[in-house]
Parts: sequence; C-alpha cells; structure tokens
Amino acid sequence: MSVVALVPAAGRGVRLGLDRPKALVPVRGESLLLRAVRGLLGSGCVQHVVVAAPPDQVEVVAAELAALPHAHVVPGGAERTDSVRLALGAAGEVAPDAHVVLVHDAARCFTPASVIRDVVSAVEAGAPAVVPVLPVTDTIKEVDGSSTVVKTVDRAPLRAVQTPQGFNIDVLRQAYAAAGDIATDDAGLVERVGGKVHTVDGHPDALKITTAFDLAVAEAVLAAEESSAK
Ligand SMILES: Nc1ccn([C@@H]2O[C@H](COP(=O)(O)OP(=O)(O)OP(=O)(O)O)[C@@H](O)[C@H]2O)c(=O)n1
Ligand SMILES: C[C@](O)(CO)[C@H](O)COP(=O)(O)O
Repeated sequence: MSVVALVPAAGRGVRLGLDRPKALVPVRGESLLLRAVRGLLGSGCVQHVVVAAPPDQVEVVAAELAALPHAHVVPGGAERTDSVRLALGAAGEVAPDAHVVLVHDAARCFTPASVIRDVVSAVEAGAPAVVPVLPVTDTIKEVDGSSTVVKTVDRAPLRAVQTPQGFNIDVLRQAYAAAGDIATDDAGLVERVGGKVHTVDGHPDALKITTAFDLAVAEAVLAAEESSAK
C-alpha cells in the first residue's frame, strides 16, 4: 500500500506574467515545481509523484526533476481539472498499490511537511477526503453586478482551502468519473457526488504563488531564513 501525489503543474501562470510556465519559475535558484515535489517526497509519507506538465514542456519538466526518485511526468490539460484527471489516470500504472492520493499544486511549494503528513494521516484514519484550511481573516462582503454591497457575510464558518488535498483513491476516481465539468479544487468534485470532506489545519506557508507580489514575498522570506541560518 502506498501514497501517490498528483502535482498539477501545467498552468501558464498568466497572473504571474513571466516568460515561462509558473511551475518552472525559480525562487532563490530552485523552481516552484522542484521545491513542491521534493517537499512531498521529503515528507516521509509519499512514495510516488505524478506531475502534469504543460504539454509542450514535458521533456523540460522531466529534466527538471531528473535527480528526484519516483517522480513521473505526464502532459497536462487545458484546465487544472483536466491536468489532475490525466495524472490520476497515470497513477494507476505508476503506483498500482496506492490507497491514498494527494493532489498538490506546484504553486504551493512551501507547504510544510507537517501539513502533508496530517492530510495523509486523516485519510489513512478513514476520512474519504481531507483538505487543509485556514480561517478567513478579512471581512467578506457579497456584492451585486453594479459593485454595490448586498450584505456582509458571517465569516466565522468560512475557511480558505489549501493543498495538498487527500483522498481515498477510489473516492477520487469515482468523483472524477462522475464529473462532467471543471472545479476549482478536487474536493469540490467529491462534494458534488455527496462525499464527506474533512478538514485539518492548513498553514500560512502553504500560500499559492499566484502574482508577482506572492513571488516577491516568497523570495524575501527565504532570503531572511537563509541569512538567519548562517
Ligand atoms: N491547465 C492547468 C491549469 C493549472 N494547473 C496547475 O494548477 C495549479 C493551481 O493553478 P494556478 O495557481 O491558478 O496556476 P495557473 O493556471 O498557472 O495560473 P494563472 O491562472 O495565473 O494562469 C498550478 O500549480 C497550475 O500549474 C494545471 O496543472 N493545469
Ligand atoms: C486548489 C486550490 O489551490 C485550493 O485553494 C485552488 O482552488 C486553485 O485555484 P486556481 O484558480 O486554479 O488557482
């Protein structure tokens, strides 16, 4: 029995606006993707990784990960959901004994190992689907089409969702088999087929690198960590 992680990394990074796919963008000399895959394998609870690469960059991505054992690369799709579906298909061949599957954004490459382990432990303890979450800290308002506030939403029960999201592999396969549409996250597909999704504590370090500001914050935090370690 093993744990396989699927890493959707086929996005273009339009909001980051650089000259290459976001997963291949370096932070202090190492790409987001290399950091994400190494973090999964280094957590001690993931045995196989399947990366969904931009279809025209499969060889570049494979070369990027060549030094890591147990990392496989497949072409991704047009939407994140398509990329995960393709990686999930390949997982059956790469890790036929997998009982737990994680789905982890390459763009959340600073996720602490403790979060990865907590998600895996919760699935192994019997949860069909598990997501790491953080409380919402801003005031949230609903607005209408003319940018006018309709109401202030009670934020107490709201949570911001991170990755890795963990699943019993049969549950995720069933959700993807039933899904006729895309979703912004994988647990959303499990919800649509009536599956129960559990939560564990997320971590601020598991932020998704989306904009140039996020990248600058990551650079600054790593630089500070490196200089305090000297
Ligand atoms: N067709 C796609 C789109 C996204 N992703 C991956 O899904 C994760 C979360 O997506 P996001 O952060 O939105 O990345 P991009 O789609 O690249 O960003 P943008 O929307 O700015 O282009 C990323 O690791 C991204 O590479 C993917 O594998 N396949
Ligand atoms: C999966 C995810 O990272 C959870 O927060 C997020 O939904 C991805 O969304 P995106 O719009 O594809 O960045």
